[in-house]
Amino acid sequence: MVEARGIHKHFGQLHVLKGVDLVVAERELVFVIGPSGSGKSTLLRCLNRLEEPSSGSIMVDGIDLLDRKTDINKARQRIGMVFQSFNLYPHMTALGNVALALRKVQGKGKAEAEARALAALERVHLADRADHYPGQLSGGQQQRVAIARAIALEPRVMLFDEPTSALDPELVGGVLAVMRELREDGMTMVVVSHEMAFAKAAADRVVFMADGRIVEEGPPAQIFGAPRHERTRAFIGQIERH
Ligand SMILES: Nc1ncnc2c1ncn2[C@@H]1O[C@H](COP(=O)(O)OP(=O)(O)OP(=O)(O)O)[C@@H](O)[C@H]1O
Repeated sequence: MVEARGIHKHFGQLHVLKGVDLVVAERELVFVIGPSGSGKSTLLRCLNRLEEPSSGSIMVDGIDLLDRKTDINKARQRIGMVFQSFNLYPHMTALGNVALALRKVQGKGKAEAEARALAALERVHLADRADHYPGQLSGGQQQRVAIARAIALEPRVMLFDEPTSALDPELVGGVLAVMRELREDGMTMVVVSHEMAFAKAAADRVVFMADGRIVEEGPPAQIFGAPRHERTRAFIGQIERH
């Protein structure tokens, strides 16, 4: 579903990604971990070209994202993204926020957009809050609306960048539960997060990044239980102590 090869990214003098290869199979959940500043977010943002890689190649669902001939707005419809901040319009209801994406991005009429938006809100268990404004929802509920907005567009792959980092601890579980359901429904997912318990329980593969490179990747049992590289061991040891 995703095939990124030899990705380099420079921000001026700063060489942030130093030749990353990331291949994600259909229905796979890949979880990316690593120290702060190791390039996790930058890699994720390259996968839908929110950041332009300095070099390398990226195919998503058979589309060459870096080909000048590719209509990037159309390609992005296949790639849902959920950020740490929910970015909902405060003056629009939950339904309105989700329907807007369908109308603007896919040109759906009002009735169809709202029907699909409601179905997406049902998938995140918020159909009963469809007419609430973001300010009337908890952070966790707002994040689930943001997830509904992404899945309403029926993406082929979803990218999650620290989706629970802005939430109070008691609100994290609801968002992770929705992510698990998406995974069980067969969604292909790449997740950058510090929720290691979620990685252990739900990831097919864990990728450990340090200093702009993938140091080690494998099933959660290997990465958390028997890491092969010294840097992975040190990182896992550090987080397990916290
Ligand atoms: N737009 C930008 N301009 C300049 N430097 C940037 C930009 N975005 C990221 N960086 C730098 O690139 C490096 C990697 O950042 P990135 O956010 O990808 O790391 P990360 O592994 O996701 O970290 P964290 O876990 O703290 O979010 C950092 O040194 C960061 O300061």
